[in-house]
Amino acid sequence: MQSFTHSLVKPAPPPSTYPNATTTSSTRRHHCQISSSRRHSNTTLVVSQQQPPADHIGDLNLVPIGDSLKPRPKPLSITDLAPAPMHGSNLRVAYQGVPGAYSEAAAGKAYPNCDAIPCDQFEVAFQSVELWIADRAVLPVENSLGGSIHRNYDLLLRHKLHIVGEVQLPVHHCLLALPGIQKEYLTRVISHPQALAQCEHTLTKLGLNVTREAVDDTAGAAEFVAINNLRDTAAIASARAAELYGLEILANGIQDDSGNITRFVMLAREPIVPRIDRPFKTSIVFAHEKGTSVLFKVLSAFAFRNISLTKIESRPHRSHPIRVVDDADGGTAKHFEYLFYVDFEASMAEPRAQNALAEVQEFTSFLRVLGSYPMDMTPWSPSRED
Ligand SMILES: O=C(O)C(=O)C[C@]1(C(=O)O)C=C[C@@H](O)C=C1
Repeated sequence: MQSFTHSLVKPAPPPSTYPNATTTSSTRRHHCQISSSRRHSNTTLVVSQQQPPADHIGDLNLVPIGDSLKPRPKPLSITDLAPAPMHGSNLRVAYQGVPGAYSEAAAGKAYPNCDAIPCDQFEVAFQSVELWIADRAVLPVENSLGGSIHRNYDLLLRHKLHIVGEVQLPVHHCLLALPGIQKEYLTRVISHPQALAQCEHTLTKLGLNVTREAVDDTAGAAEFVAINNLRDTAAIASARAAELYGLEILANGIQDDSGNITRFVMLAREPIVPRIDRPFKTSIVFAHEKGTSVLFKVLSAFAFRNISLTKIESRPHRSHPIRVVDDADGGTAKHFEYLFYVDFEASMAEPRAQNALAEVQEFTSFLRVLGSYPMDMTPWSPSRED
């Protein structure tokens, strides 16, 4: 996309925080100003956005969009991951995307007074917690329409962070364009691949003659349209992104299902102590070496103890992707090997969960508990805008 530079500025304004998430107003609840603070040295890493070079601006037929495009902090990238700052008073929560992304809203729901830190990749969000730049990372893992976000399952395994909570966020998509643009002018719609998938049928029903292109995050798509003054391109993103980047909402609630929900997990360096005084979920990942009957045995360890599974996901076992079985007469069978991710409804403080895992361990070649954490029990409200 466009190029940015970082600058160290001193002194810096304090980052603003999320208001309490219990506010029920239908207008935007989250007004998180993001910056990565280094309070111990009195300097703040402020990431400023420069104007894009003229050749990126297109036809230079600029639409006035006022203050909404004043310089904003840029997402952290790998090169920002220097030694950790001291703790501030607010929890620092890393998310992938730019302000206005649903992941930022999820950070605000999980930690109402947090300083949300935008990161340009999921990997950077993990690393920012590992390097003490952030205290938590918030990560989308599955959506009710688009399914699992596989990359994050792989990253959960590659990194040693612990799942300490989950939030389920209703995702209400809007079609955004520069002010004054009509749907008929559009030739392209850009967004995060999950958002494009979640709006697939509605986009067709709207009768738009557009190509669909994937970018890193929904709010980043809105920012890209605004910064580059793209008159032929719309973005799928939140109403908050429209507000932040000075875009107009051409269509509201364009997700294919009004109950569209994304589940996010919160990650920390240390696990939380599991409890039994409220509903808990536990996430595990395992591998086995002896074919599909083992999977049946593993799952029955939960069934016999009346433990419900809420999710099962398989991913390629990257270190042993293929198991070769030679049969002298019939040739060579090549079976794919998998890692299985399972979420179950029990706390690791419960003996039935401990016993189930002890049994699972007998059948598996690898087992890791990713976390045991409180379930998101917020009431179901599919029509709410976020
Ligand atoms: O792009 C964003 O706004 C995100 O927060 C990412 C993401 C995702 O990865 O699924 C989160 C929620 C929505 O399902 C669409 C996109």
